[in-house]
Amino acid sequence: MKRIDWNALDEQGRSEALARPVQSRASELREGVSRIITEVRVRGDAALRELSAKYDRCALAALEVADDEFTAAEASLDPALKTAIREAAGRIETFHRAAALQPVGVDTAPGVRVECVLRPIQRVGLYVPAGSAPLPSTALMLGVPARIAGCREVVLCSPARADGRCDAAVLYAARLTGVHKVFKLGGAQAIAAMAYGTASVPKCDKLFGPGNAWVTEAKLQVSSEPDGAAIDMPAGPSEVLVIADVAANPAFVAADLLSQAEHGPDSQVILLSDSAALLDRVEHEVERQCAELPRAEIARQALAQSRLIAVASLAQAVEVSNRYAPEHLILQVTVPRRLLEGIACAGSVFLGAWTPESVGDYCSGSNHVLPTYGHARSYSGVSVASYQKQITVQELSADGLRGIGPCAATLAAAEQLEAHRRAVTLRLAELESMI
Ligand SMILES: NC(=O)c1ccc[n+]([C@@H]2O[C@H](COP(=O)([O-])OP(=O)(O)OC[C@H]3O[C@@H](n4cnc5c(N)ncnc54)[C@H](O)[C@@H]3O)[C@@H](O)[C@H]2O)c1
Ligand SMILES: N[C@H](CO)Cc1c[nH]c[nH+]1
Ligand SMILES: [Zn+2]
Repeated sequence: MKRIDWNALDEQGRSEALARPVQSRASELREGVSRIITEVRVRGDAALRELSAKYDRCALAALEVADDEFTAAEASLDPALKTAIREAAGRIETFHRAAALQPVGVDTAPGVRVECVLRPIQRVGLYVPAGSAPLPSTALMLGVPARIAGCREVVLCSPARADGRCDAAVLYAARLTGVHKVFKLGGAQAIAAMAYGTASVPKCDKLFGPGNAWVTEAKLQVSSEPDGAAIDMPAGPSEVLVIADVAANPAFVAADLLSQAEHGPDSQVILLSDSAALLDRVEHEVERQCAELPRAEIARQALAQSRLIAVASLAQAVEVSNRYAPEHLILQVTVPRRLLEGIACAGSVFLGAWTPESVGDYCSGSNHVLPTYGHARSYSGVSVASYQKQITVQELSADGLRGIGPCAATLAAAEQLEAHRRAVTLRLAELESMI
């Protein structure tokens, strides 16, 4: 990890210190994804089979997972894993139900009722990554809020292995959350299939879920086409920023950094501390712990684009963190809640020594599908609201219109929209004549 002194940097140096790993093949990636999307739009299922053979090295007969495959998947799983999946699903459900929006109704003036009602998005498409590691936890994070929202049809895509099967735990988690159809599809082709529909895959209104650069680029492309699909957010390579003070446990901090570094070579992890001694200890611990990891090679590549940054104070650490807008922010400081108030931009925050980021990934109950790459400045993580539309409703009595009609008429006149004005004044005149 590169060691940096924040206060020795000029403005450009600071921007470089917080730069995400450059998507250096950006134009190549854009064009490659665009070609895949066109292939799927034009040739549908045939293209999906060819692309799966090319990128996932699997020969698919049926694209959809059949009932007996779900049954076999469930039977093959360790009972302890099934229990953990159900336990996690229960807590995710508890939190997401509690955090769900409620319908609202208010009288904004006598006789003027304004409401907000919630309606589920009808057909949604979920993407569960499985390239480098299958993520059944992501199936829970996406499937549970979709079920709470009441979406009519929930479709899920996850890449198949070379034997043409999806990961058994992903299938178990998908079925547990009530997903209606699962397809053995990955990458940009899965996103294209759900956005535009094929003979096998239903066209979805909105797509959800994280993924690698191809998946994220495909989501961005289909969301910019009028006949494509809406998306939850750009959720790309995982990242974490830790703020730690001198009292933090260096082994805990190192483990948290490595937990996100092991996701992929394009992950990025950052430590900010006002203590040079803590930075030294964590640097040493990261080396020591990394060597023991099965995914050490992947983590090392992520660490090569990661940073240990010395700051003057914890207040400055908060400023730097807000500027970076991390997907995950861990506050391993003596009184973490004291810093929380200053946090303006982060996907999810983890307070104190006993809150590893991994619990948010799996089972505290919060959602792990979160904005990356600085998008936490303007996006939030997935929630029940992500699967809903908020529709406003208004109803006026005659007295209500008498009361607020003149206001509307004045504004319409100022905007020189005569038909708008008359829609009000006509009624006001009618009310006058009825007296
Ligand atoms: N931000 C979040 O909330 C969040 C949550 C979980 C995971 N993640 C991230 O999701 C990502 C998962 O990535 P992954 O690769 O393991 O799985 P993935 O399922 O996203 O990608 C695998 C697919 O990529 C496609 N692909 C691979 N190489 C390709 C190529 N050269 N050209 C075209 N397509 C190609 C293949 O079709 C394959 O099916 C990781 O970066 C992880 O950090 C993010
Ligand atoms: N940390 C990932 C989100 O960036 C989510 C995840 C799933 N499994 C393990 N981790
Ligand atoms: Zn993770």
